[in-house]
Amino acid sequence: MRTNRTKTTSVAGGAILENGLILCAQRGPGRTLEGCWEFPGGKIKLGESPSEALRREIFEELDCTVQVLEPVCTTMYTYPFGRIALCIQLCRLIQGRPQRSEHRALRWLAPKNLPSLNWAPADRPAAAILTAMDQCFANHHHDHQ
Ligand SMILES: Nc1nc2c([nH]c(=O)n2[C@H]2C[C@H](O)[C@@H](COP(=O)(O)OP(=O)(O)OP(=O)(O)O)O2)c(=O)[nH]1
Repeated sequence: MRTNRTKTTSVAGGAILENGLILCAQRGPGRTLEGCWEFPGGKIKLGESPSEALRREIFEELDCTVQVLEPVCTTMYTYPFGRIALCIQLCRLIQGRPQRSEHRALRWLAPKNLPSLNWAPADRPAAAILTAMDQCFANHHHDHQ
């Protein structure tokens, strides 16, 4: 298959925050970036906003519903298979619990521990920002209780 190196694929990822912890997901077998950690989500379809895409993808992949709270960052990254624009947004669960289906593993981590995982390269800036914002999430938790 011919790869098109100039096209940018837009991807939405959700940093789901609960009780001060963030949900991390490990990409499953047979997928690009197998074994790397990511924020659950997926490709944004034509006509969708990043938030709409995120709610849809998280419902499809994890069988739960999230509310999108605020953007964390957007990064551009060029992989050997193509360029992506990755939009990471902070979310919270409003219905259901994340159910693992296509991921190899799901893990809840304190923001300060995010750098301990082998993140997909495009996710590293978001993981670093979330780590730096650790103290804000402690406050955020209290706001919602
Ligand atoms: N969902 C998600 N994808 C990410 C993240 N970071 C990152 O580099 N990606 C990449 C992996 C994929 O190439 C693309 C998202 O596609 P996807 O999650 O819909 O994956 P997919 O299985 O449909 O795609 P593929 O393996 O068939 O390429 O963006 C992330 O945090 N979340």
